[in-house]
Amino acid sequence: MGLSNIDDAHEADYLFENLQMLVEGLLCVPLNLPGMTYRRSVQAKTKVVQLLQKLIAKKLRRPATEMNDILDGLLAVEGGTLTREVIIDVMLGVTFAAYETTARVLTLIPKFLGDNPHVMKTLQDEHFRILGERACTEKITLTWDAYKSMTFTEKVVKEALRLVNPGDIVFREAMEDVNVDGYVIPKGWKVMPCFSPAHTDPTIYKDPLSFIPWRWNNKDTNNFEFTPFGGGIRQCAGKELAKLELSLFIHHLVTRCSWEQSEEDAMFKKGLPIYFKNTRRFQRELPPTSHRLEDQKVPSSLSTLA
Ligand code: HEM
Repeated sequence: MGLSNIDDAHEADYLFENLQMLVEGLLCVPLNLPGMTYRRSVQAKTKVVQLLQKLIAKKLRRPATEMNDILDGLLAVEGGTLTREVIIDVMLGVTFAAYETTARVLTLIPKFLGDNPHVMKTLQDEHFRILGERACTEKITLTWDAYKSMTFTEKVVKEALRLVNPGDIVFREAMEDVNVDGYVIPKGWKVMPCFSPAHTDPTIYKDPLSFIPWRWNNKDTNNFEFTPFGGGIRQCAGKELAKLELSLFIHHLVTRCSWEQSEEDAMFKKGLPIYFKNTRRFQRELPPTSHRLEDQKVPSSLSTLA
């Protein structure tokens, strides 16, 4: 079930453009003056809200027979505390929270798999086993049990989340004085925990910039060393959906596609809106490319990694 089925490609583009603008305004100088990012972001939010209102009006004109998306679900229970204003607010919040997070991991998974053929091979073994002999002749519908049996895929998803960190920061307020390694965060202070340093800490993850799904064999994740979806009562409400989407994407990718990297170096945006192409010095460090296949005597030895 999607957030809200938008059939019209122009509306989808319009929503995407304005969401991008809205997000840019979240980390900028909050000056609502002409030409400032913040002002454009506020204007973009108004446009997104207007589009949601238009979608709602369109949906209400149709007979309410099917539940196609989250917006349908919210409209079906409208009334009481769930006012139209609240529905739009929830849609805005969920759209923002789901925006680019899953997509960013999906984008980098082909890179990780292309660089690590032994991971690709192990994934293909798992997914062709799930498809079984019917794979060549029948269209297979994946079941919940099939999803639950994707044990290696689960580790690939964790490893991708560890390295991509699409939701890297969260915001909290100290409810009391908190002592962190001798530094006191006074009650009432706002804090912004950032996860990627923990996710690439060599004392926790050996060879942290390498893509090694086997490191998750028997690894305890019931702690704050791995928090791609945040933590506590405000942790990501869509985390199970995101993991499902990522696993299904991997399933179709490894059973239907083959690919190779077309350029030696990728392009990455760094801080300012400037792109550096083919310039190693400015590139963001990614896990090393191509472990050669003949070097991959991995699974058993890697299972001992932290
Ligand atoms: C790989 C994909 C995703 C990642 C890494 C991710 C990560 C996060 C993080 C770090 C937070 C903040 C948690 C905190 O404050 O402790 C969050 C919040 C949230 N996410 Fe996600 N998210 C993903 C996908 C999604 C999807 C697909 C949805 C919904 C369809 C979603 C809905 C939400 C919502 C509603 C919140 C706010 C929860 C609250 O404040 O109570 N997320 N997410």
